[in-house]
Amino acid sequence: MEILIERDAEAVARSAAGVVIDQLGANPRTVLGLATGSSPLGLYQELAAAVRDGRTSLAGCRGFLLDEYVGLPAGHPERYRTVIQRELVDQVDLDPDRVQGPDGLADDLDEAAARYEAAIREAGGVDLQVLGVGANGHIAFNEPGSSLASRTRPAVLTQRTREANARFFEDEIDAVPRRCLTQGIGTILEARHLLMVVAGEHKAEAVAQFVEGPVSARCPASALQLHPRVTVCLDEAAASRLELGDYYREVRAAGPTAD
Ligand SMILES: O=P(O)(O)OC[C@H]1O[C@](O)(CO)[C@@H](O)[C@@H]1O
Repeated sequence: MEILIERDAEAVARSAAGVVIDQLGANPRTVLGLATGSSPLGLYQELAAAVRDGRTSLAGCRGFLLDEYVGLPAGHPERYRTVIQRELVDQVDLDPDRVQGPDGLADDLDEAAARYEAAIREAGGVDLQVLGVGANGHIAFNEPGSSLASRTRPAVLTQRTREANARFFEDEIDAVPRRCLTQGIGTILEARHLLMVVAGEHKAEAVAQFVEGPVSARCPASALQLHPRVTVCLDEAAASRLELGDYYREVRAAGPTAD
């Protein structure tokens, strides 16, 4: 893993945007994997500024969401397809018809999950996957206990995740759906490059676990240790419980590494 420790959340957003912009420079037809939640918002704002300044373009890209709540009606402000439209697609030159997420309104959720996997495959797979991590170590909506080989499927949210996400639902826990469709951990690991963005002290334990802890279903994000190309952008607060923080700083100062 490449670990980039930045001063604060703004620097994390700039650093992560640099990774995306480099990828778009190398391949303007990049297939982007898009996370929602609060973690990538700064990154998306940086990308919007870069598009406005003519420093990058997402016009040739396709986008695939990581996950979706089950049952939120089309146009609901917290439906992830709506969130990504508002926070990214409307701010950049990405064609909305080239962005899709799992269908959380499908009658047959298993079939919708299989269809979504097929769509990602047909697009040639994800080139660069943006990720955030939950305080309990979840990636996408793969909660602790998820198989590290899991595929896109219907899943059940933990009480902890629903409580964390209640802030998006006017603090009404009962308004947060209990079920979701999520890319599996095995699906996510097929992306060619994973870009994890994390800020804040409340994520420090999850970061220590997924970067330095055992690879375990207890911490779904620890599966990233098995991937050959992962960039983790952290602020100082999120990095504060890493035992090897100084080493990661030394490695970065030494230049590009394959670790
Ligand atoms: O970024 P947040 O809002 O803390 O959420 C953590 C992660 O949980 C999810 O919201 C679950 O989809 C991710 O998209 C996100 O990165």
